[in-house]
Amino acid sequence: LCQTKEQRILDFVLKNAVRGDPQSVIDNIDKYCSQREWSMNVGNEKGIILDNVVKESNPSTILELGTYCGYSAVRICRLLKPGVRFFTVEFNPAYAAVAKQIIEFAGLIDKVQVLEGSTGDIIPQLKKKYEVDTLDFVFVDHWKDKYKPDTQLLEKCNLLRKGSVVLADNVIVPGAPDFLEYVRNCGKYDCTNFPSFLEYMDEKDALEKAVFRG
Ligand SMILES: Cc1cc(C(=O)N2CCN(C)CC2)sc1-c1cc(O)c2nc[nH]c(=O)c2c1
Ligand SMILES: [Mg+2]
Repeated sequence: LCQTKEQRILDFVLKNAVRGDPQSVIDNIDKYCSQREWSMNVGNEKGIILDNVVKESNPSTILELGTYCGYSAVRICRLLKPGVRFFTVEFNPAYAAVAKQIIEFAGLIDKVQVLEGSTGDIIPQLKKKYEVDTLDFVFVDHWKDKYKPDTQLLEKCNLLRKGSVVLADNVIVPGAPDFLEYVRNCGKYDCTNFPSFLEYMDEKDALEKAVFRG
């Protein structure tokens, strides 16, 4: 009955991972996607870099653009202290449905709010509707053409403060050249590139960290 790849990933996690154990959820998604069906989770190589950037930022309010199956939501939230708030935006309702179940199985649903809709609509609602002051950490992993406009929207909505970390996946593959050019040259960010590999492949990819100067 699992008609979609995302449902098959969920099924594999429910069968093989340990309820309430985020690491086993991460390990089983990686196992399925490296052995059976490739899918666009950030993966373990880039995931370790993500872990390290999250640990050093020690964020309290986090926004993720692009939930997909919830792999990076589980990856990030497993590192967070109690009481932090994690918002993740997913445009595709089928992906959001799978992600909620995977996040719940990992035991992290109390920290996470999965917001269904487009980032262009949801970002302007974060202050008033979701009582966000500013964001400590933003993981950008939705659609390459939205990276730059959504970063500019975060600025416009005053959601970034001095030291806010914007970490973007896939700046090589599929690539976000206009985003890279913007954050590296607009004068508002201190940027660092982290070379790595495309999830489950030998192809080169990278993460870009852009720290808002305020
Ligand atoms: C869909 C896709 C295909 C890729 C590729 O080069 N491939 C060659 C090799 N074959 C096997 C796999 C596919 S890379 C990629 C991708 C990867 C992410 O991490 C993404 N993150 C967020 N949003 C995206 O749209 C997103 C797309
Ligand atoms: Mg990605």
